[in-house]
Amino acid sequence: MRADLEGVAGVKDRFKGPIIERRGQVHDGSTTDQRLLDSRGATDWVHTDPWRVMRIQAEFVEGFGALAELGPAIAVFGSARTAVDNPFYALAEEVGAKLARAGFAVITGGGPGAMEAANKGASEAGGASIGLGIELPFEAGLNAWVDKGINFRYFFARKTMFVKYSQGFVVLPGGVGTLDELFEALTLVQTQKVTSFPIVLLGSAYWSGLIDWLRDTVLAQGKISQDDVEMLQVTDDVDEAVAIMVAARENRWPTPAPERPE
Ligand SMILES: C/C(=C\CNc1ncnc2c1ncn2[C@@H]1O[C@H](COP(=O)(O)O)[C@@H](O)[C@H]1O)CO
Repeated sequence: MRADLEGVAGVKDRFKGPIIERRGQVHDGSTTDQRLLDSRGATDWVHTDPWRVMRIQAEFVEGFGALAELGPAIAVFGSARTAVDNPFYALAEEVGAKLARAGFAVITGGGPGAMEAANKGASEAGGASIGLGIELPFEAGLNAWVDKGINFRYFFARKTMFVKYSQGFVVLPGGVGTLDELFEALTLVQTQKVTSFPIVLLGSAYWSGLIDWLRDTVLAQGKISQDDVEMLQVTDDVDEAVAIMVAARENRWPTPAPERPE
């Protein structure tokens, strides 16, 4: 590639990518390509914010590309610490399987515990078992039952994927991570950023304290409305949880009526 060409009136046109320099503006005889390929030296720029912006964009591009054709999906959340012999492991497995049989892809955080159980249920039932993992300092990697996984660096990019590609959330007992996911969903429904988005809490004994506090303190002191409390549907019955998701799907995409009724 030529860095300079004879331009009009015998003046040298010097090209720097899309920039042309002439006369007193010419400072450097190299091309953009040369500067890219020849550049060496300090590497600290890879840790700067503009470069991070590129990586953040890349996470969105990768996520949207990987999940665009997923079809109807439900996110299942729950504790990373739920042990294999805990009854909630079996419940998460059952919910994964039944959601898959109802035609939903199952999306989890791709980690251990309740996430692994839901992925296992979905995968063994022949459904789409998706894991949206997160890079953590003590990361264990995606669980063995994730059939399609993406590992995110950034929580906020990962959270966008859960909401964009799920039609509802099933939430099993969990800690800070699960509560964060639950309250993010509640905020998005309350502010109508998402519509027709059921949130089911599985495990009434575990969740009753939270529901009572929301009703007796938060609602009683006017910080939320009755509608907000009613966004949360609590059950111990996996079939009921799945039925709520199926009903919301039918509400969202009713079976198309025949074009010309008989
Ligand atoms: C704690 C351990 C591993 C953590 N690994 C995780 N991998 C993927 N996603 C995770 C992980 N930990 C939390 N999450 C997300 O939060 C929810 C669970 O958090 P909780 O605090 O355990 O309730 C879960 O839904 C994930 O999306 C090693 O045991």
